[in-house]
Amino acid sequence: MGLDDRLLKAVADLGWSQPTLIQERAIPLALEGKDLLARARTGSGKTAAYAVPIIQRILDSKQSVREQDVRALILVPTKELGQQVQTMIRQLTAFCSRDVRVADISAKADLSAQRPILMEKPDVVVGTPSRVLAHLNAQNLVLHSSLEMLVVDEADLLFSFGFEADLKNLLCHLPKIYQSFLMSATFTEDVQTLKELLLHNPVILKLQGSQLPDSSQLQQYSIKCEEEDKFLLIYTLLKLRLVQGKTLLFVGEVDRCYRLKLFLEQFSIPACVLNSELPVQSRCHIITQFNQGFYDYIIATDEQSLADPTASTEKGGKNKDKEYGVSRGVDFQNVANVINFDFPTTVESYIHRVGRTARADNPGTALSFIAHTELDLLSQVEEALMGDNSDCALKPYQFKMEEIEGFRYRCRDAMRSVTKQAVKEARLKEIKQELLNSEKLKTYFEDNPRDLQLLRHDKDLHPAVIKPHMKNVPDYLVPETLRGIINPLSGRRRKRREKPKPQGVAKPSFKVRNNVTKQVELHN
Ligand SMILES: Nc1ncnc2c1ncn2[C@@H]1O[C@H](COP(=O)(O)OP(=O)(O)OP(=O)(O)O)[C@@H](O)[C@H]1O
Repeated sequence: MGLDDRLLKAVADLGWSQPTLIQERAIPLALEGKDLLARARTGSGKTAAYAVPIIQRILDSKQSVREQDVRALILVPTKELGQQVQTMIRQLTAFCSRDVRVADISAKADLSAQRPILMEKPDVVVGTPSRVLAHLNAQNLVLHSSLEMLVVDEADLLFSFGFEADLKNLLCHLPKIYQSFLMSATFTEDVQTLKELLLHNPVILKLQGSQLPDSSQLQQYSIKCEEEDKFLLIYTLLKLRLVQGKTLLFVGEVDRCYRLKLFLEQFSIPACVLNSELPVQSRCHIITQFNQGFYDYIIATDEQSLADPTASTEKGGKNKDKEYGVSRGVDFQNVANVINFDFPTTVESYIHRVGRTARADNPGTALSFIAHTELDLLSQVEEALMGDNSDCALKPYQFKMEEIEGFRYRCRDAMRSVTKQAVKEARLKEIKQELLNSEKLKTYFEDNPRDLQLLRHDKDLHPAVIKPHMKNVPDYLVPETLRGIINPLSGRRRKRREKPKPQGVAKPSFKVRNNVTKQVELHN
C-alpha cells in the first residue's frame, strides 16, 4: 500500500499480519483521495480502515513545511468509542507521535479545560457531534480553512442518538472541499441521508452480506427459559464454569444489572456492571480493565434508553447519558461469550451485542435466554440472520434443565435476598462509589497515565446478605453427568489474587466433554 515505515512498524507491533477485507479495499481508495461509504460487519477492522490513510496523508503532508493545524475530524456517537478511536490512533502512531497528534474531546470535561488541548491544533480531533459543535461555537476549534478529512464512524447511530441537528450545524463550520468517510455496520435510511449530506461521488464498499461472522467463527445458541430459570441457568453455567472465558451479559434495564450482580454476588461470583448511569471515566476504565483481563464478567445494559434520546428526560432516566453505548462500536477484546440474559428488543441491537464477540479472527459464542414474551423477537432475529441455504443461525442450546433442579433451592434463597430495596440501595451505592472512583481516576491518571490498575469495579455491593456456604457447591448437587469434569470450587478468591491474565486469543468458551451425556451439547 506504500505506507510509511513508521506506520508499518506500529501495525507489526499490533500483531496484524495482513489487512482485513475492509482495510484492503478501503485504504488504497482513501489514499487516492476518494470519498468512501463503507459497510462492513461489526468487528471487521473499520477503525484502522480510515485511521491508516488519515495518518499516512498527514505524514505525507508533514514532509513539506506546513503550519500545525487540525486536518482530520472523526465524529463518533459515544464517548466510549471516542476514547477507543483515540487509543487506536495512538497505537498506530506510536513511532510518529510527534508528527501526528490526536485529541479526543468527547469526554464531558469543561469546555474551557479542553481548550488548551485544541489550541495546540492536534492533527486529528475525535469527538461526538455535540461536543465538537460546542467547541466550534466557542471558537476553541476552527476548521473552515484547515480540515482535509472528515470521518463519521458508526454512521447508522448518529441520528438515533439525537445528533442530527448538531451534525447539520457542524457542517456549516467546515470548508467547502474535504474528503469524507462514512463507516457503518448497517445501511439505514439515516446513513442514506448522511451520504447525501456529506459525500461527493463516493465509492461504496458493501463488503459482506452477512452482518455477523459465520458459524465457523461465531456459534449462536438460544434456550427457552422463564424468569426464575434464567437465574438458575446463569448461576449454574457460571458456577460450574460451563461458560469459560471473558463474558458479556446483557440485560434489558439498569435495575436488572444490579439484580443480576447482587444475585451472583451471593455465590461469590464477581461481576462489573456497565450502564449509562455510571460516570464516563469509570465506564472507560472498566472497559480497559476488562480488556486487560482483570474481570471475567460484565453485566451491561445497552442502548435501550438511547434509541430514544428523549428517554433521558423520563422518570428515572434523568441521570442517563445519551452519549453512552456499550453494544455499539466498543472494542471489548477477546470476549469469548455474549449472553443475552434478556433478549434485545431489535434485530440491530442483537447484531451489535453479539458483535462484541468473534471480533477480528477470534472465535466466539453467543447464547440467548428466551422468555415466552420474547419469542417474536427471536423469530425476527432468526429471519434476519437466515443463511443463503435457509440455515438458522441460532441453534437450540441443548441443556437438560431437570438435571440442575437441585440448585433451585439455593437459587430461590439467593433471589429472596435481592429485594427491590436491595437493588435500589446497590444502585445508589454503586453510583456513589463510581463517582468517587471517577474523581480518583481523573487526578491519578493525569499523573500516572500508564497505570490503570488502581481500582476494581467488581466489588460486592451487598456483602451483609451473603451467606458463606453459598459460595461453594457441594458435590451431591452437581449433576452426575458433570461430575469429574468441572471444578466449581476453583474460582474466585484464588483467581483474584492472580496477576492479570495476558491478552490473548479468546479460547473456545463453553465446556465440551464427550463424556457428558448431552448435558452440554455444544461446540466441537
Ligand atoms: N488487520 C488486522 N489484523 C488483526 N486484527 C485487526 C486488524 N485490524 C483491526 N484488528 C482488530 O480487530 C478488532 C476490531 O476492530 P474495529 O474495532 O476497528 O472493528 P469495527 O469494524 O469498527 O467494529 P464495530 O463496528 O463493532 O465498531 C480490534 O481489536 C482491532 O485491533
